[in-house]
Amino acid sequence: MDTLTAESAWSECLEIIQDNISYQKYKSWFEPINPVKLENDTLTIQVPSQFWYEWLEEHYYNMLRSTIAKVLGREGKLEYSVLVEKSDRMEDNRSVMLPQRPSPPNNPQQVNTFSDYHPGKIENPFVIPGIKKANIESNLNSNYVFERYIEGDCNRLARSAAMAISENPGKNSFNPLFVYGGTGLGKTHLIQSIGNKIKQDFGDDFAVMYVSSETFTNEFVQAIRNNRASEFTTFYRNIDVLIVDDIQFFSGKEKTQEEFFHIFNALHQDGKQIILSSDRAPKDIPDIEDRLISRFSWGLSADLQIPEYETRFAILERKANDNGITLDPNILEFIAHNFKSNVRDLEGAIIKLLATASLKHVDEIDLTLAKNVLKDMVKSSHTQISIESIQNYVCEHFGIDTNKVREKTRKQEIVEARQIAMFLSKKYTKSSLKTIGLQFGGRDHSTVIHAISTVEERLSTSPKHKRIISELEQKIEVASL
Ligand SMILES: Nc1ncnc2c1ncn2[C@@H]1O[C@H](COP(=O)(O)OP(=O)(O)OP(=O)(O)O)[C@@H](O)[C@H]1O
Repeated sequence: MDTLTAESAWSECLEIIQDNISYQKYKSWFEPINPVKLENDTLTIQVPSQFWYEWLEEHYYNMLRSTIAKVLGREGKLEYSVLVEKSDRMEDNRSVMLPQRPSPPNNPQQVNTFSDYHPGKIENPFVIPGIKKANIESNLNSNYVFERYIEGDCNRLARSAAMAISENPGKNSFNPLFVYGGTGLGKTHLIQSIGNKIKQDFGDDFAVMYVSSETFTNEFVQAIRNNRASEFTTFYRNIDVLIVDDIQFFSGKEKTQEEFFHIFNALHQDGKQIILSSDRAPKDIPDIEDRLISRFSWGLSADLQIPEYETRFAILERKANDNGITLDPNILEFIAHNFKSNVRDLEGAIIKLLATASLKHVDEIDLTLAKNVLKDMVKSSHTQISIESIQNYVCEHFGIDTNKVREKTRKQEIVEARQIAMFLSKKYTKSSLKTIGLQFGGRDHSTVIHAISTVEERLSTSPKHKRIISELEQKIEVASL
């Protein structure tokens, strides 16, 4: 033990850690860490940010504790040195110890300068004509809750940060949280979930307000017109958790940006929580002042990606269950394969299917009905299956490496798979015989013709072949309809 240095101890820890988590996670969360010192059985490591430290605590606490025990013995401790980027761009070293759980980060204490402030009673004087707002309204949709927000690789970071915020509003290092991503990917749902959870867990302790940037702008314009700009500012400065959706609409609106800049500063300084969303990353929003862009990046910017197949499947299953229906996995698979670009389309597909079934008094929804009902929607998001995908399906079925069908080998099982893949490529793609031949290792079109006629012949003579091909056709149809 005496011969250990900070570097060698940490490198031993890394070896253990590598064996326990995926390579990707190891690379993302552990490789960037630097060992700093080893003194009195305490290893100090430097992590790049407060967020980093919180992430390690949240996800790897137990693993780190047992790793340290293995490398440094039972008395071993891990101490973090956190390089915090603060709003004033100063660096701050902060230490936290394992195994005891640390106290929450020492962010600015929440200071409420309005001692007689009662969120529930404050009136919002900035009402767009036609919209009635008696008390301060959170404007939250009660359906947008974490319980209904399916987690996947596409949203894991943003969702974790959102959860952390709702547990400790204003006293975390994700201030502001900036969530961005394409349309229908769940930004509004996620940021409203934070508001709903805070209201559920903390009641009136926090004045939560959700507002779209468009509404904010309209209210502001109205306030200026009515000489009530300072009331407008006061109102927004009283919010404890301010959620502003679609912030990209501030683009080009200089006065609104200026007003928002001052509100942002005041809230941030008072330790109030700010949550923003946009269809793109802060730096990519055009016509927004640099000082605002830089503030948007003070906390955490997290993007939402297009959900992967498994998440799409889980979302569909959940949406069907929410409607009291359990759909056959074939149907979920069909929809998940055909609606890939965003969650709103997925949801639209399932709503249309359920609505049609209910109107037609259908007792059991089957795949044929689903294909029929959704065929127009599918057409617009129709994906042409590629020869490569067909090769993948066929090789997967035969349990062989995909490259094999593109190689020269004459092994019987590979020849058979290659011929079937050629046959299916002709049937399901618009590619010419020449193109198909080229994609199978540069064969000429007569080889493709021979493959197709061989498969056709076997189809009429061998039930086993017929079954294999029909299984493959089903897979391809589900993927390409
Ligand atoms: N991970 C998810 N789990 C469950 N439902 C989701 C998920 N992501 C999105 N949704 C649902 O998809 C629909 C669209 O989501 P939302 O309105 O939040 O998207 P958005 O990113 O704000 O879109 P836009 O930019 O167009 O406003 C909502 O009904 C939401 O509930």
